[in-house]
Amino acid sequence: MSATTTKDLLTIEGLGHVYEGKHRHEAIGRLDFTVPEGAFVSIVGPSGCGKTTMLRCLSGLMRPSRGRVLLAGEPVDGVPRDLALVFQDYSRSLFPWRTVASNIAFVLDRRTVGPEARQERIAEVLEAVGLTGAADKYPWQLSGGMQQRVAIARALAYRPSILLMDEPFASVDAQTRAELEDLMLDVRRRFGMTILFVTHDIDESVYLADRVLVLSKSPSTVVDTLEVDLPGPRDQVATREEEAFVHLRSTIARMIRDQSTRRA
Ligand SMILES: Nc1ncnc2c1ncn2[C@@H]1O[C@H](COP(=O)(O)OP(=O)(O)OP(=O)(O)O)[C@@H](O)[C@H]1O
Repeated sequence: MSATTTKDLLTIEGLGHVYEGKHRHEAIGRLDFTVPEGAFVSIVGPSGCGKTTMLRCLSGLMRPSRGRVLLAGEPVDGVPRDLALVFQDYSRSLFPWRTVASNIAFVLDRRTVGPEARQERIAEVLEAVGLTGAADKYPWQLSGGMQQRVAIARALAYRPSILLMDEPFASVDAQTRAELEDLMLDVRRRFGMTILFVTHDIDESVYLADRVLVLSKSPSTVVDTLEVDLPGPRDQVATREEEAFVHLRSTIARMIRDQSTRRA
């Protein structure tokens, strides 16, 4: 990622959000940051600091109380066509009565993707997530990790320019999580999209990203933006032993601890 040659795909300007009502709560104070095209940016912060609220605003699912979000220079007002979301809860994001192929086909626009192209696209994304052969299975016949692979395949199928992921691997076991992390690195290399990845796991945030954004406690602001300069390709064992990795991980952990213990 180079600041001189890469243009920003996402621009967040003065974003703030207050949940109104009986239990009025200012979730986001003020966020200003940009995401370069093709970057992998992780977002971490103390529990309840407004990460999901921020993703809802960035994806156009929710209108922020203040500020604006620009995707490729256009204000986000409603969910943009070339934006995909992957959530933690894969079991609720897939239709249990549809096969894997049908879950993926569902998001493809029939006007622009004809039947033949649809089959090719489904085969391509299933191969990309290591699920060739699972097209006719139902989600409930698959493990949790495999279901999350289907959710990722579905997101890839309509070729988004940006993928927003909200703690996508929080509900799977450690080994599956490591496999899914490596899958994301692979998918990113192959499809070249921009990825914004919210996680509670500091190691994961560093392992995957070019850049880690650390948020303060709620109402959140950006505490710091750390560039991740690690030799590639990343490796689950060797990368985590790198001095730069260990240093970044403790710097971020300290920042989050300081935020969590900070008085309101
Ligand atoms: N619909 C809502 N109405 C009122 N308050 C809300 C609503 N949704 C979230 N909040 C509050 O806003 C704050 C931020 O919530 P959000 O889920 O965005 O944080 P988060 O950083 O994603 O949380 P976590 O670390 O638990 O994943 C929390 O205090 C939460 O209770």
